[in-house]
Amino acid sequence: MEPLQYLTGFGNEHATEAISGVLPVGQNTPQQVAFGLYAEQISGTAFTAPRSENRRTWMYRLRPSAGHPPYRKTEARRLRSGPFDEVPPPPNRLRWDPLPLPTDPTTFLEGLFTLGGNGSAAAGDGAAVHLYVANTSMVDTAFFNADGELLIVPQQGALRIVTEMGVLAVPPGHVALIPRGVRMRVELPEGPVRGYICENHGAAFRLPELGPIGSNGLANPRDFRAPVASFEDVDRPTRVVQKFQGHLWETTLDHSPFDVVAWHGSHVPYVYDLARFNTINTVSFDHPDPSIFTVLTSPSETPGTANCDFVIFPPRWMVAEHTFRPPWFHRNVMSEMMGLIHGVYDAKADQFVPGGASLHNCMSAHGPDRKTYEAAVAASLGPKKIDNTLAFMFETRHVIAPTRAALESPTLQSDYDACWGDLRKAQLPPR
Ligand SMILES: O=C(O)Cc1cc(O)ccc1O
Ligand SMILES: [Fe+2]
Repeated sequence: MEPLQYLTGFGNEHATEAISGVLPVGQNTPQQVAFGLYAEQISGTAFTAPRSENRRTWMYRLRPSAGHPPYRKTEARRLRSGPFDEVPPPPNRLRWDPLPLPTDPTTFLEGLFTLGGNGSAAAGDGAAVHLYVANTSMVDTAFFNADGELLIVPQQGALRIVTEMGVLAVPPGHVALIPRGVRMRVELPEGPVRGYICENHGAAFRLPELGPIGSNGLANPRDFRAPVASFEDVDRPTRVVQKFQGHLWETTLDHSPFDVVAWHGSHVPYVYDLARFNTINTVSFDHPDPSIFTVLTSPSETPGTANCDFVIFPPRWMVAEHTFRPPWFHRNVMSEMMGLIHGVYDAKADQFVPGGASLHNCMSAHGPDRKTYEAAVAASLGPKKIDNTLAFMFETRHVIAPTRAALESPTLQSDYDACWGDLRKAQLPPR
């Protein structure tokens, strides 16, 4: 992919212009903007949200977004939205193999498949988990999500994401965060793609507090990159598709909506290389809660209880002494949807494969599979690098209800429970 320029720093008040001198100085809406460009604000938070929460961007564009014909409802294919009540959510542990790559021409937008979710866009709460598979770039088509922001996690194949604010290169191992309402066009410069998406209806993702960790560590703000302004001066019919209250709607413009010549603000897309994550873990004993690996969090009104956390399991040294090192057996009030970008996850020796997914909902018992357990209790505990792997988890406070299609998918594994079968009973001394 071509090297792109970026602005750095999560949550910064960025400013960028593709033609110098376009950004107004000292004000947002001068009587006349340079070259007759239109000033337009996009608000990602209420006007009156506290400064620390407030996200908005001023764009200076060839035409205002308001000039469009009515939207007509269009087909959502395999995309679903809250409320997720198609089927009663089963309490069972679920695991899926990867979706096959499409054989017919399929764009990112057409290749969305909703695994499940909670809450709803209408309530401004919860999150949905989608998979995507695609083999064709979107052409003369733009998409935006009025229902929430999108955290995109490529598993196979690079994405080139054209947005109103500029272009992001997003290969596997990186994630993209596309704010609510921002138009995007997803191109596939290197062939077919597959990945995961967390659609967040709650408070926008931000970096977690660091508490006693201090002022550095985990995902550092400077490693988040926003695009520089770049625009298309294209007068060609362009479909604009939006997700609004769970449905897809489309209209046609007579021009490209990627016509923002300059912008400044904080409601901006980011790309983040997960290899930049500064992983912190025990250097003494015991396996910490996985919250130590939180990259981004969408908080709820309840302190410490996330609407959704994005957590990764990156390469790292394991040095814990006299400790069962893999993830422990547990039951969790929070619900856990996991994916694997590459390699092997340290709790699952078999059948959790890159591009696959697992779901361990509220209070469902899970943990290392039998093979992992037996190897870990027998292992000699020198320093050991867990390498060549990258798994992640979307962890949310509400149950993730699978869609009917997810439960009926041929990719759903029928024998997942068996990985915890035959765990040997503990042997008590004779009494
Ligand atoms: O269930 C899982 O595999 C995710 C997970 C990982 C970990 O290291 C500790 C707890 C946990 O839920
Ligand atoms: Fe877990």
